[in-house]
Amino acid sequence: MTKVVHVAAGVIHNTRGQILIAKRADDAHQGGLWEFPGGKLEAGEAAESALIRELQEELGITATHLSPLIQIRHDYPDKSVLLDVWTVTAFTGEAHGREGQPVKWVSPSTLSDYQFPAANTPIVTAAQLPRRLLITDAEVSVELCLQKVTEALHLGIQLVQLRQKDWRVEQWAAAVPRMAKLCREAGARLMLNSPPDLALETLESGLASLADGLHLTSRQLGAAAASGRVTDKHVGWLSAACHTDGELRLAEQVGVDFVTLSPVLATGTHPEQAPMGWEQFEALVKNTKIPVYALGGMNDGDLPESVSRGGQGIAAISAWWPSQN
Ligand SMILES: Nc1nc2c([nH]c(=O)n2[C@@H]2O[C@H](COP(=O)(O)OP(=O)(O)OP(=O)(O)O)[C@@H](O)[C@H]2O)c(=O)[nH]1
Ligand SMILES: [Mg+2]
Repeated sequence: MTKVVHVAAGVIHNTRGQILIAKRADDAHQGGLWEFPGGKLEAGEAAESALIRELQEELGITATHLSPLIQIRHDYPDKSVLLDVWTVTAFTGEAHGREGQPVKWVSPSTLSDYQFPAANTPIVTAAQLPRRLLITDAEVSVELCLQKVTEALHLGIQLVQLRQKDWRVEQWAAAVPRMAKLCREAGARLMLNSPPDLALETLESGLASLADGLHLTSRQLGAAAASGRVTDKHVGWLSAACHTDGELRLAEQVGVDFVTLSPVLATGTHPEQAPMGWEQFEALVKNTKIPVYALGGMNDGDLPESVSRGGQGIAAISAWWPSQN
């Protein structure tokens, strides 16, 4: 059996909203590429302690606030790694390349301009994604929906999935440009769930090109996988709704950037589905490389649980959808 090298790496944020990347030495494994600083665990060492030690050695900083972001198991031709990636939101000291390596603070949206090792693709996505994903409530008018999303953006929501199953074409066409503008101005991203002009064969939608990407229902995911189409970049991000390990495999096959996994807990919106619970959520997350939002019965209080189980965070409708009054 191949030995898997366990590596701890940090997506380090500064107070200006930037992320630190470092360049790997030319003669190192995956040399000359950019990386998230970190290194191999020593015998008996926990990932979090290893990361704190590596960041001290490589950058001269002491990480003081860390939370798990994503775990990626990747096989290079010459070696297998388990990348245990953490978000570092607070540290002391001034980060500098203590081993002579170039280091750079960059804005999250420009991360895709840098060349990283192949294993890093989902890490870059995870680094750009927030912890909370708002899904809009289906039964509202365009105006009410815009108003509620505005309120949610004020609450700090940074990712919105527009899911208006009952809207007509005209309503979609009227809402999307305005919603996209609202989100852009708040620094948030907008995903469209089943826009009326979606062409499943090509995974394209003119409306989605006004937004940041497209969200596939599990049925659409199945159809996209069956058509044998693998995205190599249609319109921004591609996300999908998954409920089983099989659907997570389909999402990987299609090249989906992130998923929701549901129902984790019991939820009033889908009372007929039995919740999988946190243990099953954790097991399914462990078996995929894609960032996963827990969905179903989620409230802000569930966020730490999702993160500790390996999730990207939580997705919800009602939690950040102030009730009508
Ligand atoms: N630190 C880090 N390593 C990564 C990333 N992506 C990735 O594939 N790796 C791989 O994970 C392994 C980590 O190695 P490392 O070179 O940082 O380990 P280290 O700091 O302990 O170095 P050393 O071997 O010089 O003591 C390498 O094989 C590297 O190619 C990443 O973003 N950050
Ligand atoms: Mg290192």
